[in-house]
Amino acid sequence: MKIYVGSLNPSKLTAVSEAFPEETVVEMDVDSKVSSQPFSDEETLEGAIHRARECAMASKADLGIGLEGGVMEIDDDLYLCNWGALVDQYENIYTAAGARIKLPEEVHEQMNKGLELGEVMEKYTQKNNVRKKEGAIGIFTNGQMNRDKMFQHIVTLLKGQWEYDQL
Ligand SMILES: O=P(O)(O)OP(=O)(O)OP(=O)(O)OC[C@H]1O[C@@H](n2cnc3c(O)ncnc32)[C@H](O)[C@@H]1O
Ligand SMILES: [Mg+2]
Repeated sequence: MKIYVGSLNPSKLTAVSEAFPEETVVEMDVDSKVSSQPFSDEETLEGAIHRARECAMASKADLGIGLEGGVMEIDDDLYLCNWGALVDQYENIYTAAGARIKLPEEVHEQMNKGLELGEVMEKYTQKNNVRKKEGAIGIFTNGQMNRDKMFQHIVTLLKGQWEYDQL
């Protein structure tokens, strides 16, 4: 069995490889069919499912995984949100969400102007490719967490739910 992942982002691929150390992980450039910056739980989840479905369709004998990063508002605050989906050979869909942290008001303001989180983080930190490395979660937790580990947690939740149904 192979695991197809709907992204070329190294932090997502590392996360899947670490959660499925015994399997071959294959990257696939797929369309999330949502905006490049999802702005709600619903839209972020939908992006993850679209990615996973497209991967699963490409190879009928294998599993497809989609991981999507987004933000969502609660009252006046903006939170980081992340969703994952796994689609199996029988088109069963498993879903799981990751950690949430509140983003600084300055980030919220920039994003309300239409910037993507990835762009805001580069401006904010003066670092390149934050989204492919530690991510916003890494920056705002002082490196106690990072994007790989956060996605790995989501993938482990997906894998476990799928395994449970195989028993
Ligand atoms: O190549 P893909 O798989 O699309 O990877 P991505 O980094 O663009 O990630 P997402 O599409 O899942 O995330 C949607 C947007 O949110 C940004 N984003 C999400 N989480 C982030 C994080 O932790 N740090 C920096 N940017 C993040 C990302 O740059 C995108 O603009
Ligand atoms: Mg993207």
